[in-house]
Amino acid sequence: MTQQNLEELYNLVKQRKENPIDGSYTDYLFKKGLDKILKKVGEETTEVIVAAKNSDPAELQYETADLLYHLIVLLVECDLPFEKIKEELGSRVGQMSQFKDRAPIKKL
Ligand SMILES: N=c1c2ncn([C@@H]3O[C@H](COP(=O)(O)OP(=O)(O)OP(=O)(O)O)[C@@H](O)[C@H]3O)c2ncn1[C@@H]1O[C@H](COP(=O)(O)O)[C@@H](O)[C@H]1O
Repeated sequence: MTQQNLEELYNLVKQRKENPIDGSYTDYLFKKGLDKILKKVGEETTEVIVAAKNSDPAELQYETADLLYHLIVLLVECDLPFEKIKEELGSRVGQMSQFKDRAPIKKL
């Protein structure tokens, strides 16, 4: 089974922006512009949430792939290099999360 690497997908999407191919869905999104891409990210996010809520692993897998693809289109549209996301995640490796319980609400 072919597996797609997210950085390779980013590079492919970037190529589509630089060298548009007529009839490509990616090209269609770039032509429509930022508002359309943002709407798709919102729509796919909602679909991931519903898939998780329905405890449907196949739907969650499918919708997560859709969301990641549209997020990558957004990063390319915003000219944010994939390297920056890797750097951000990398800066967190080995760090202990800062998490504190909120103080309980007290009766006045
Ligand atoms: N990973 C994806 C990918 N995931 C989802 N999609 C498209 O995202 C769309 C999501 O479907 P929807 O039903 O939500 O949207 P729609 O009704 O088709 O269209 P709108 O709602 O946006 O008008 C579908 O058309 C899918 O084909 C993708 N399109 C492309 N890719 C990758 O991008 C590469 C380049 O693709 P081209 O777009 O053909 O250049 C491909 O080889 C793939 O690797």
